[in-house]
Amino acid sequence: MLCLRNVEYSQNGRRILRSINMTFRDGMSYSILGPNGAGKSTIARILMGELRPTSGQVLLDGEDVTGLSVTERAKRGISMAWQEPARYEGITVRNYLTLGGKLKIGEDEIREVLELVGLPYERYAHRFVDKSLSGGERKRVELASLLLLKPRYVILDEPDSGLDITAGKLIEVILDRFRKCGTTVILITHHEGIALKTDFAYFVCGGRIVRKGFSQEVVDYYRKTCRRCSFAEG
Ligand SMILES: Nc1ncnc2c1ncn2[C@@H]1O[C@H](COP(=O)(O)OP(=O)(O)OP(=O)(O)O)[C@@H](O)[C@H]1O
Repeated sequence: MLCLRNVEYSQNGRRILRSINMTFRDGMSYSILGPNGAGKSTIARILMGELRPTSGQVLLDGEDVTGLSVTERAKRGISMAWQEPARYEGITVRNYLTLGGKLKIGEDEIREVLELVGLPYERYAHRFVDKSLSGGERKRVELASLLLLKPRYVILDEPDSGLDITAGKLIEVILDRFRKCGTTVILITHHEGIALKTDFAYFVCGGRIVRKGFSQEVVDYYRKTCRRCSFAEG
C-alpha cells in the first residue's frame, strides 16, 4: 500500500499542497482529478520522488520512503509515465521496450503489447524513439514499456493528452491490462470521462482534497461543482 500522509508543499512562499492524505491499495485504480493548477502533477512528482514535500510523508507498506530518490523508488516498483515522454536518439522501439535486452520478454509479448497500444509491430518495432516518432506515438511506446515492465505502482500523468480520439478506448484497454497484472494505477487527469474509468478518485482543487470515493460519485460531485466554480476558471 502506498500512502501520502499529511503532505504539504510550498514553493517560493506559496502553499501549493495542503494536508494531502491519500491511500493507494494494491491492485486498484485511482484517478487524481482536478482543474489546471490544482496540484495534481505536484502530487505525482512527490509520489515518484522527484519533489520532496515540505512536510508530511510518503509511506510504502508503512515504511517512510520520503527520502528515497526516483531511482530507488523505481527499484521498489513505483514507475511513472510523464506528461511529456522522453526521446532517445539511436534506440529502437524494441530495444527501449526490453530495456536494451535486460527485460527477458518474448517477441510475441512485445508484438501483443505494441498492437494493444495501437502501434503495429511490423511498422514500429524497429523505428527509433527519437523525434521521427510523433508525440502521440512516443506516448504509446511509453505506455507499452510500462505494460511490459508490470510495476507494482504506475503513475500516469495525463495519459490521454496528445493522443487522438482513440485515447478513451486505449486508456480502458491499458487499465484492464494493468488490473490483470495486479499493478496499482494512479492516473492524473482533468477529464472526468477518463476518471470514470478508474475504481476510485480524489478530486483535488487549490492544493486540497475536495472529495474522495468511488469514481462515479466523485465525478458527479466534480461535474456539479467544478464547472460553476470561478476559482477553477480564474
Ligand atoms: N516551481 C514553482 N513555482 C511556483 N509555482 C509553482 C511551481 N510549480 C508549480 N507551481 C504552481 O503550483 C500549482 C499546482 O501545479 P501543478 O502542476 O501541480 O498543477 P496541475 O493540477 O498538475 O495542473 P495541470 O492540470 O495544468 O497540469 C500551480 O498553480 C502552479 O503554477
